Amino acid sequence: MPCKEAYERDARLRLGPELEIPGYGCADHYHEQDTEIHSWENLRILTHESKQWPSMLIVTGMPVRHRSLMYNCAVALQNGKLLLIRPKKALCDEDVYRESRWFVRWTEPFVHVDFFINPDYGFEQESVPFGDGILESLDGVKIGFEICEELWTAHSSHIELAQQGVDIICNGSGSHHILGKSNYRINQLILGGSQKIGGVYMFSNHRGCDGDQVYYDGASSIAQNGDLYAQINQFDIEDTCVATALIDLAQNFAFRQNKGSNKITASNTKYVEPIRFNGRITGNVAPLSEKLTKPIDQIERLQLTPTEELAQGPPAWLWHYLRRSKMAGFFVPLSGGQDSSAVATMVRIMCNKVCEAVKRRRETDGGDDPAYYLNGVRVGEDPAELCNQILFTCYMASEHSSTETRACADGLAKDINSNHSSLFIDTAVSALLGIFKMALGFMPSFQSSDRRETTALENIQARIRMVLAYLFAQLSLVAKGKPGTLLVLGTANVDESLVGYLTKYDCSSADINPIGSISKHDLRKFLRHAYEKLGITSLKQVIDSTPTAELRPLKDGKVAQTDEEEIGLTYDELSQMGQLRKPGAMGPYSMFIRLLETWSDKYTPRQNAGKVEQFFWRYRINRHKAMVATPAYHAESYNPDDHRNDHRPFLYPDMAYQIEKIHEKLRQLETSEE
Ligand SMILES: Nc1ncnc2c1ncn2[C@@H]1O[C@H](COP(=O)(O)OP(=O)(O)OC[C@H]2O[C@@H]([n+]3cccc(C(=O)O)c3)[C@H](O)[C@@H]2O)[C@@H](O)[C@H]1O
Ligand SMILES: Nc1ncnc2c1ncn2[C@@H]1O[C@H](COP(=O)(O)OP(=O)(O)OP(=O)(O)O)[C@@H](O)[C@H]1O
Ligand SMILES: NC(=O)CC[C@H](N)C(=O)O
Repeated sequence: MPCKEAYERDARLRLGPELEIPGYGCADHYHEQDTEIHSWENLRILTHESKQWPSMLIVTGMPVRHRSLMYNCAVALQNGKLLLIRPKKALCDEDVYRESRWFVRWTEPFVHVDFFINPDYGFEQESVPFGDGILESLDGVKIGFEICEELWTAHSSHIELAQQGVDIICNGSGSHHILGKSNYRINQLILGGSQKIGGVYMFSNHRGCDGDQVYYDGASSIAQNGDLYAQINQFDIEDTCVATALIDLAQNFAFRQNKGSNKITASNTKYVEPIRFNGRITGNVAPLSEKLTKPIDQIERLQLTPTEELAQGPPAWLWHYLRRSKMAGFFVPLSGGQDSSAVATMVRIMCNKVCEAVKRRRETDGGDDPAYYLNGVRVGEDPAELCNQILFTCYMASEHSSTETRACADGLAKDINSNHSSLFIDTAVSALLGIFKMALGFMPSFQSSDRRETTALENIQARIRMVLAYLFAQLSLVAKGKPGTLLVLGTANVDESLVGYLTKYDCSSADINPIGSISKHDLRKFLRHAYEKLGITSLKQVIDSTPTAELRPLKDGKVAQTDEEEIGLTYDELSQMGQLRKPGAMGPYSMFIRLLETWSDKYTPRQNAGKVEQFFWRYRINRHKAMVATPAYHAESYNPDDHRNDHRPFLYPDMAYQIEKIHEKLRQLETSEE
């Protein structure tokens, strides 16, 4: 908690993120009293320490129990004293959020009560105001609170706060990364909101991987009257970062004075008596020589496109996860296809990011950060060297592999400087089939017309690769006489997980997966970005290749199997249908109706019906695979991951009723056409 750094920069108000003390991602640990007790213990330490920074108001966050109900609270304190505990008024339950599972919301606007602090925690005061309230300093600066989701709801707290003349609104957040979300958060919500109401808006967000599948993408900011004064980079790797701005509060009044309509509404609202505290926010804060912070004119500069976010978010998550797991690196089964190539490329970008951060820090303030270390060793500044140290890739050829994919894998491994090897899996496949034949006296064949035989022959190759991947992850470093083991990275993209176009427990089963919620469509954009902007030239042939599983015999030396042909849908179609299913919330019938319009220039109604049936048939029979999907970086609400995000049954006997409804509609359409 970098309070000291904020104080040394002359901050008079220091804001931290939502549930800062225990960490936002404690999840069901919020059911445990230990989380609450340890939060109070740490709050007491902070309150005691705050005497070293007497002029600074500190706002942090933790769970607090009142009337036997647990609240998610902001806590304001200064110079050894708690000033207010402000519970959250709107809980977030969308997407992967489950706040109402642990907390209740505070329902009484601008009402607060006396909260008696358990004396065992050792605070110097007996009680503290608990509830919705506004703080006011000796110099008349009003400070209000809006906790994360309260900013996102239609009836945001900042509206009433502004009507009460609040000068500074503090928003401590736990807001995770979804492609494009940060853009909306800063431009529409923070800047848009402050443009409407005037005043200073402080937004502090967590950053990094908090131990689950989401990545909190920081971007903490300070805004005033619709202008941005400070913003922390979205995907920097350091654990913490402090941003400060010296702001002229008189501009709040100037701005609001010109908003006639707001003044009339505000004058009609009942006055709320603030909670006064013995401290100042303005005054001789800074030496007179210090200049006011200037607004950042080109906000776009700090805003990334979704593709740029893809090139930053998963690599940052991978680094955070790696160093927190205390593993020594990653193993990627590299087929030379677009998915595993994207994953290997992300690891290399991660190395670039880490080495750049280490270098930048040396060249600027020479400071240090836990993020510059892996297992106690400080990382160097050469990304190629780091990549060679921590990334192991392997091309696992079978008799059905083509020279093209091998060339892609070799080329990429060379470009990114991974520790690359190649092997043949055919002897292992034959050995297993031999054991099977000995037991049952029968050998499956690719020539058979029984699909079970050909599928089994495909699956065995895919699963052997998974077994080998784990063997390599365990022993690659032993073979080199180095310590540690590797994490196996999964490479299944969201589209194939959605329709189960993968072998269960093959290389789709891994330790973690950086691309599991990303569509092939977006991955291709990412690969193009990495090729064009980062100069990984070998990606050109990967981008130009046709996705194929290469599990069936080659025909005249050429691949006889392509993903899109086998699935019966293109990856772009899959991506569109996936979006309609979720977040579009469409079942088969609604999707059919929608596609009649969307794809009217491309397919007849009958063809559209066929596409929808195909999609839901594959989804239905393979949904069980989503139950065991490798934990993946959650970057899209379209993600079918059943663990946290997409709660559905995994056994669907059929969808006969829905399909019949589609046919009924089709008959109507075709009859009316005739
Ligand atoms: N309702 C249900 N609930 C729980 N489990 C269920 C289940 N139905 C089947 N299962 C289980 O799932 C198994 C079937 O799943 P699975 O073993 O995956 O086999 P399956 O889905 O039959 O075959 C995998 C398919 O993915 C294709 N593919 C495409 C691209 C790449 C790769 C690749 O591997 O690289 C594969 C491959 O061509 C094949 O069509 C059954 O043997 C059964 O054990
Ligand atoms: N020849 C191979 N060598 C190494 N790994 C392989 C090979 N074939 C498949 N794999 C691994 O199995 C995963 C799933 O294989 P699949 O054929 O389904 O490819 P995919 O999901 O389309 O991915 P990719 O685009 O990387 O080929 C691959 O992403 C890769 O990690
Ligand atoms: N922690 C929260 O309240 C999250 C709120 C918001 N919906 C977000 O995604 O950022």
